[in-house]
Amino acid sequence: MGKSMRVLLVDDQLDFIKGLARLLLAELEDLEVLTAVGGKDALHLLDTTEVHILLTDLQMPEMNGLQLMEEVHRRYPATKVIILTGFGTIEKAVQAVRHGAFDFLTKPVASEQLYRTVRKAADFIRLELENQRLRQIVAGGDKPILLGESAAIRQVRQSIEAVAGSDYPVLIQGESGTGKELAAQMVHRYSNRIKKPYVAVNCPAIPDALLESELFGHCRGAFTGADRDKDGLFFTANNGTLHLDEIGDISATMQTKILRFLQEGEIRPVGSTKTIATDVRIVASTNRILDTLVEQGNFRADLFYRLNVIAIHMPPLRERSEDIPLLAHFFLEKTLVEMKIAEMTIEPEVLSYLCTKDWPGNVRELQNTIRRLVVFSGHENITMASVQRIETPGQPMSAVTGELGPYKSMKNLVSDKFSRSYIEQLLAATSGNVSEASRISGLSRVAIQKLGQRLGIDLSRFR
Ligand SMILES: Nc1ncnc2c1ncn2[C@@H]1O[C@H](COP(=O)(O)OP(=O)(O)OP(=O)(O)O)[C@@H](O)[C@H]1O
Repeated sequence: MGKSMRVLLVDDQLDFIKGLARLLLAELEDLEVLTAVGGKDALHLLDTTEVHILLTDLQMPEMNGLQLMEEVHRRYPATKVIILTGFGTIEKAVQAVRHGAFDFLTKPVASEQLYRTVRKAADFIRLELENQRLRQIVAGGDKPILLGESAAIRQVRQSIEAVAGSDYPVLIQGESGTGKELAAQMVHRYSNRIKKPYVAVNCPAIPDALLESELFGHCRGAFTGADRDKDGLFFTANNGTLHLDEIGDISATMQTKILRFLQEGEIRPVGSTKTIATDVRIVASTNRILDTLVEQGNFRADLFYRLNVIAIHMPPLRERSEDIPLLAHFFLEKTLVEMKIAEMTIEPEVLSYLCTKDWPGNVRELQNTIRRLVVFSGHENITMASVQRIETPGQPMSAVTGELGPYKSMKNLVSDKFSRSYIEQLLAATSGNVSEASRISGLSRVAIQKLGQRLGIDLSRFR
């Protein structure tokens, strides 16, 4: 059952609760079972011991099950109460559920029913605890954390912690949306450079002609329009970390200049004759397979070897689907904060369904899906009906659900569908050549990159 749960059984007949305790212990691992004879005894025990689930008989002398439940809810609101009731008093048990009991069981208790109900309560508590933890993370601000409990993501976290202390370059490879940017931020955060700048550059987003001056700075008069000296990002990141994102897409000239920095630790602003020593830790990342680019002659082998001193591979989401429920809850909490919605949950079937999907756009695509699900669920819980709402292609929402969502959300949904299909066709037609795609579409290279990113389209898939 995962995390250990403590259950307290309360009845006025000691033999009966002893029997129940034996049943529970025989079937459910990770369960600690305590017993109390009557309500007063139970409250006394609760004073000193945290109990997750309380199973109480309804009819007891002195303090009945309902009174006990009320008192427990008042003092320990997180404890789930299950009511045990004889056949003649089901009405009362139903009433108890209306007043906040988690569930009820009828006597004589069928063992399967008992296991199912206790398991359900334990799962529910775990979910609540998990949500609480995620809320704290979300409220904790912008600290980058690569969430996930799969062996693959744990390995990534361990590698990051192990390499963060050194000054060697780090190369992070992985498909689009797998968390490379987040991993780069973590490398910085765990390093001794934490108090110094972290600067990230999306290399292909800056036109080739400007990238050199952007990174290394320039002197006044270095080119038309350079009317004053300008520091580059290497300078800004001095003593800190410079994250070169999409390094696989930089030109041969820029590859040479970055190699020179890695070899000599110096930069030379455009138009200057002097070099400047800088202490910058490079974290490079790419969604392209760099050794293939090297084999094809499109990436300098010597730069690749320099960068590849420490390599981190970000696993695609489809290879660690066990992380999906946790990530889904995390993004749900984040979206609720963004949209100022108090409470909303995802039904277990939806989580199971999300685990079966391929996620070509990886974690970013999952995040976008959760956002859409929240929008299209109104303020209701996310169910399979919500999934159908966002997944039925080409149909107006009203035809799918008989309901209308907010105009803006509906319009965005249709517009996203169009953009996705357009960008995918464009990239397929140009074999992922962003410059060519930019020429045909009239969109800037940056706009194409950004659209792809937002819609969870992995541009490298088309190359
Ligand atoms: N393990 C994770 N835990 C929490 N959030 C994650 C995780 N992985 C990714 N994310 C989130 O998913 C989104 C995409 O991640 P990120 O930008 O780091 O991916 P990327 O690999 O750099 O993508 P690209 O190659 O397209 O730039 C971000 O909002 C990021 O915070």
